[in-house]
Amino acid sequence: MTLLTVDGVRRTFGSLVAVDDVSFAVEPGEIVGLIGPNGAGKTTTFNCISSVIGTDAGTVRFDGADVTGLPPHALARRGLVRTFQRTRELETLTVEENMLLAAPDQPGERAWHAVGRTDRSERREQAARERAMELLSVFELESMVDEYAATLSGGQRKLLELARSLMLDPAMLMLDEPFAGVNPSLTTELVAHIEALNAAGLTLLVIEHELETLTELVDRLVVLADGRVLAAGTPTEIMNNDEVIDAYLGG
Ligand SMILES: Nc1ncnc2c1ncn2[C@@H]1O[C@H](COP(=O)(O)OP(=O)(O)OP(=O)(O)O)[C@@H](O)[C@H]1O
Repeated sequence: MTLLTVDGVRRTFGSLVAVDDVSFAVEPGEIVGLIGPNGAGKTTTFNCISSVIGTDAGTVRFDGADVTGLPPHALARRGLVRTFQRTRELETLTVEENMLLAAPDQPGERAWHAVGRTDRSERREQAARERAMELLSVFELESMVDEYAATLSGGQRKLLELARSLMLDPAMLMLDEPFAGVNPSLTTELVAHIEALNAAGLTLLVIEHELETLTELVDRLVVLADGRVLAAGTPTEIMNNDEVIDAYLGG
């Protein structure tokens, strides 16, 4: 069964049609890239799928259910999680605190949470801490666990964002420009992490301008231009598509 189906999604801002009747699908286990020129509607499409903004028309189905308009936490509970172009880690929190904030049913630190606290919620918190440390060690951030997120490099923040999104145990991750501002060696590292996650069963939809890296990574590309789907296909098909070359890749 198709995992994600975007069907006829449209979003306007005043008279500007940012996303115009966009339809595409992602099958389980795929890595699909969403590409196109600046302003093509990639981020708006992500925002519509993840209900960061509303849609004017169209539907989004995930894992067999209509999830159009479901808020991000409800989508996350169903297994659909996204990251943002600018990382959103809280700089005044430590790396571990950032990870625990993402944990489902995070019990929180305020005093009143102690009221009526059960063994069960303590066990859940302990499990979240253990999972956070496991993920931080996968991403080689465990030595930074007590550092403030503000002290991380741009690349390390991208790794933290990825690690944090995995705290939600997604079936599908939507990554918005995961390689932007990341140096080449960390990009190679990120690609290897993404490939390993995919091999372990994670489905991915990735917005990225860094096409050389993206085309190596993805099974298929969906190309947006002026808010519409211009083409979809394998990287080889897309790189040889005359319309795509004219609109995006240049002569
Ligand atoms: N909140 C908003 N208000 C008004 N216009 C917006 C808003 N968000 C996006 N737009 C416009 O919608 C169009 C699509 O923008 P969007 O950010 O989705 O493109 P993009 O393909 O992600 O571009 P980029 O590659 O530069 O991130 C652009 O013309 C943009 O200016």
